[in-house]
Amino acid sequence: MSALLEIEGLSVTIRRGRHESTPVRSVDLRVDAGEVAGVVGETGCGKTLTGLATLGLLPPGSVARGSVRVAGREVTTMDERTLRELRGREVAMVFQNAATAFDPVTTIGRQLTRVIGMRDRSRGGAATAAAVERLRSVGLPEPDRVMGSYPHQLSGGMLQRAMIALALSARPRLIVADEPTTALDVTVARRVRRLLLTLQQEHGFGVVFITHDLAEARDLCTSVNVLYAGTVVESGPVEQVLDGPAHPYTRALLAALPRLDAPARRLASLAGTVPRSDAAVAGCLFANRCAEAFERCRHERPRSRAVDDDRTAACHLWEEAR
Ligand SMILES: Nc1ncnc2c1ncn2[C@@H]1O[C@H](COP(=O)(O)OP(=O)(O)OP(=O)(O)O)[C@@H](O)[C@H]1O
Repeated sequence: MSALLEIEGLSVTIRRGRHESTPVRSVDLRVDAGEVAGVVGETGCGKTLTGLATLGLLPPGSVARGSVRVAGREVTTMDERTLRELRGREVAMVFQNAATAFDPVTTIGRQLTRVIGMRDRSRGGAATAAAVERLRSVGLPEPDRVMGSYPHQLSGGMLQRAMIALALSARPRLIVADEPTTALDVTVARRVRRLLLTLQQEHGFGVVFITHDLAEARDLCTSVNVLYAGTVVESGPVEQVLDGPAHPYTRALLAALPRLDAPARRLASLAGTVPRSDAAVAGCLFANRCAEAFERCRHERPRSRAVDDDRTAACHLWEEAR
C-alpha cells in the first residue's frame, strides 16, 4: 500500500546572512491512510519545520534535501502552483495559533466559502450552506452567527474549531496538526482533541500530530515518532514506544513526565545539552547526554534499524546487543 506521507532522509538547512544551521538533520516518517502519527520531542527539535516541509511551506532561506512525498507526489521539487493545488486537495495544516491561519479583516464565513468554492466549484447559496454545515460539524453553536463573525470576535476554542473546519473544508487526505491545543485551557483542549479524533474516525484522513506532550500523544496517536536534535531516534506503534521505549532518549523523556504522586522532573536535569543546529556532530546526537553511551556512539551516527516487527530505533546499543 502506498503511504499518504513518506518522508525519507529529510534535512532542512536555513541560511541567514552568513550563518547556516541544519535544524532538521535526517527525518524518516511514514503515515498511512487512517493513521494518527505523533511527532514528539522537546522544543526546537524540528517538529514544526518537518510539518511545514510536508506542505512545502518552509520559511524563506530554507533548503530541503531528501524526499517528502504526499500521496506519492514529491513536494520538495514542486512548483508553487502545483503546491497550492496539493494544499487544497491532499494536505492541510492546523496551526497552534488559529489567529494566524485566518485573515483578520475577512469574516469566517467568507474565508470558508472561498475554500469550499475552490474545491467543489460551488458558489453562492450552495457554498454558504456547505460552510454552515462544516461549522456545525465541528460543534460550533450558532454557526450562522459564526459565519458573519471576524476572527477576533471568537474565543480561542471557537477559533480553533473554526480552523479545523477550514482545514477540512477542502476534504484533504492528510492533516498536519501542529500543537493544535497548546494555547487552550485544559478542558477546551481536551474537547478539541476529541473533536479531531471523532472527525478523523468519521472521514478517515491521516494525521501528523505534532506535540511535545507524550500524554497527549498516547491519548490520540496510533504511532509515534520521537525527534531529537532534528532526527527521528525511535518510531513505532504508540503503546510499544511509550510502554517499552527502545531508545535511551525516549526513556529519558518518559522519566521526565510529571506524575501525580511525584514532583515534576525536568529533562533539563539530564547532563549535557542538545547539540546546536549549526554544530557538526559525527557521532550519535544524543551521546553527550546518554548514560549508556560507549566509544562507538561518539564517532559514528547510528542508523535507524528495526528493533522488533513494527518499531525502529537509531541506537548502537541495539546492534551491539545482537
Ligand atoms: N524561520 C526560521 N529561521 C531560522 N531558524 C528557524 C526558523 N524556524 C525554525 N528555526 C529553528 O529551527 C529549530 C527547529 O524549529 P522548529 O520550530 O521546527 O522546532 P519545534 O520542535 O517545532 O519546537 P517548538 O516545540 O518550540 O515549536 C529551532 O532551533 C528554531 O530556532
